Amino acid sequence: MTSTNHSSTVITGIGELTTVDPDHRVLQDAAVAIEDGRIAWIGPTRRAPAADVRWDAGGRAVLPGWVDSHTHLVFAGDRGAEFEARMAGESYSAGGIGVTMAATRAADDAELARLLAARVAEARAGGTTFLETKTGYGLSVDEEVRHARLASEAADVVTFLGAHLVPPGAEADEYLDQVCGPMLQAVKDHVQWADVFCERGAFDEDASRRVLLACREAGLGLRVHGNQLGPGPGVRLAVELGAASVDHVNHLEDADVEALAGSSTVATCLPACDLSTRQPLAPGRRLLDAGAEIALASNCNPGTSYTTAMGFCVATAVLQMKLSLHEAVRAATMGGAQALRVAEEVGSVELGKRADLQVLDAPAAIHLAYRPGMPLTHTVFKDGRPDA
Ligand SMILES: N=CN[C@@H](CCC(=O)O)C(=O)O
Ligand SMILES: [Zn+2]
Repeated sequence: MTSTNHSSTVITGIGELTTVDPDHRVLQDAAVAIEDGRIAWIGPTRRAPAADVRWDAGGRAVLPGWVDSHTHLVFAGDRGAEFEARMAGESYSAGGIGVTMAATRAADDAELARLLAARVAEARAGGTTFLETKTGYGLSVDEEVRHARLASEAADVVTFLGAHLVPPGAEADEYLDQVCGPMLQAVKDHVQWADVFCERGAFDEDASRRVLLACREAGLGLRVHGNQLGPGPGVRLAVELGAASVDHVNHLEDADVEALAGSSTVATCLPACDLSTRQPLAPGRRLLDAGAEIALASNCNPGTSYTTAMGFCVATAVLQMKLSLHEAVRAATMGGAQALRVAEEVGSVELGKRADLQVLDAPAAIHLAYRPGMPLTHTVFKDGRPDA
């Protein structure tokens, strides 16, 4: 009989447990009891309660599952040649989105669903237990609604990104009317969030504001792609409109950092994307020092960041963004949960929260950065059940 039939489990022999308790951030030789998919007890192994299933972690480290708050998983096709050209000196531009739009429109529902499921499974195998994904490669009413529907069957939360690019051949004002009108009405029941790519070559400040206000009016929460390729209005706009997050944040002026620090808008750093586009790494250290909340996410997409590896993002944040291991893990768990406004449910090992956990094949979480690139995920628990 497998543990999936049981309603209580206790994980014992945890070599190092990462919690959010400010006084006991890391517990040694710990145990976690789970009832009906939620964390019911945390303490030393020697006091572990009885349960239907006793699962021995064998001295391994346990931490919350990653909360990946920024991905673009609804796509077909491959842009390896574009990436190779970039590594040879070409610069990234928003225009590549049109290439993926064409490939994705050409894929039928079954193919897109298969690709999505494979990407979600890949993320899960790397320790991700809660995942956002976006539309944004459809860029017509019918395609955006199709992508939103497929995304909602695969991801935990979905973001409408009709304002990703004015599709090739379309007229900007007409497209904007469509995004804010029929497209929004058609997708809104499949999504919880709306986003806009506020950047030169995509949508300017006025267009971005218009999209965000229309989406807010339709009942969606807001997020923004901002300050990725150069300084710009994205961060300011996100803060002004009370967006839950502004993502990329590579090119920040002091006023942007101050605005974020005094707000509830989470600054989401995407280090895998920064490396793949040869942008300066987002200033995670500076943002934390200023008092801003940050998240780390994969930004998995075929153009700028073709990876779901949150462990790699955490390692990069430690090795190159100068975050401590604890800060990086927090950003990739609680930070993501705050960016998606689901921190009451997921993002930390806390009583009452969902038992979404990852067991590392390592005695301590620092191995994520100490052994970068190694496949350290041993077992992932989702809602208290271990993946097979
Ligand atoms: N920057 C905007 N959108 C994606 C990239 C999209 C693409 O190039 O396909 C991103 O987050 O990096
Ligand atoms: Zn993105």
